[in-house]
Amino acid sequence: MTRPIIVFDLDGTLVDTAPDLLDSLNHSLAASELAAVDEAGFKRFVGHGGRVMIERAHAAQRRSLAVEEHDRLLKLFLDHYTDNIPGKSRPYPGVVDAIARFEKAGYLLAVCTNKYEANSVALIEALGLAKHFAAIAGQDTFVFRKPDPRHLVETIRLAGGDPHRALMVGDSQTDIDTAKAAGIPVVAVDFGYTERHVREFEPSAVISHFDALTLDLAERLIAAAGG
Ligand SMILES: O=C(O)COP(=O)(O)O
Ligand SMILES: [Mg+2]
Repeated sequence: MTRPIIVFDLDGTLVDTAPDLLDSLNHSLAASELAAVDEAGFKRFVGHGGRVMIERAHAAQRRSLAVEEHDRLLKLFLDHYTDNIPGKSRPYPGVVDAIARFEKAGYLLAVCTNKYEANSVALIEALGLAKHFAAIAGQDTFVFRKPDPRHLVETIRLAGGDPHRALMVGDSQTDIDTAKAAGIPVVAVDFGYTERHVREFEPSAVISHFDALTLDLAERLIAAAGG
């Protein structure tokens, strides 16, 4: 039988990237003379990658954004972010132990994120975690991205897994919607980047620490989904 797989979201789930994303966002917005975004704004704008984050920051300040300017600001954002990896970003408490636990139990592990693939790989490598993941798929790895369920399903295939024996772990409505649309159970962490509490999006389970992502929970959720 194919090994079961756990697919993790990256920003706000595996790694607390908020300080660095916010720094890079504000670095790019300053070039457009926009007011800096604070943490509350960040939670509203994050989730669909840098381009959308810049667009939402402009909309919130009622500023129009021409395509060329959008491209210019995205490049500033990405260059700043790339140059600073890993910056202050660190895995959340319990992540390293959870990875070890599931690896030991024979699970495949993968990452499905709306960050760009290059930045995702660079960050995960800089944190010394790359060897654990059979696949790292970003928003530009395929021609579709979360909440399109194919992003998740194709990440699982890329990792050599089976979508029928899979579990997603994420921090946002986007992750929960993606997993549900793919028919895959989803555990939501409640410490990530979301304006509304993840419970409202009705994930299969909610955890407040990675220690609560037990083998027993993963097995139960995968079995309940028919895997
Ligand atoms: O960077 C973003 O906007 C979202 O990234 P995530 O999908 O890893 O949460
Ligand atoms: Mg996230």
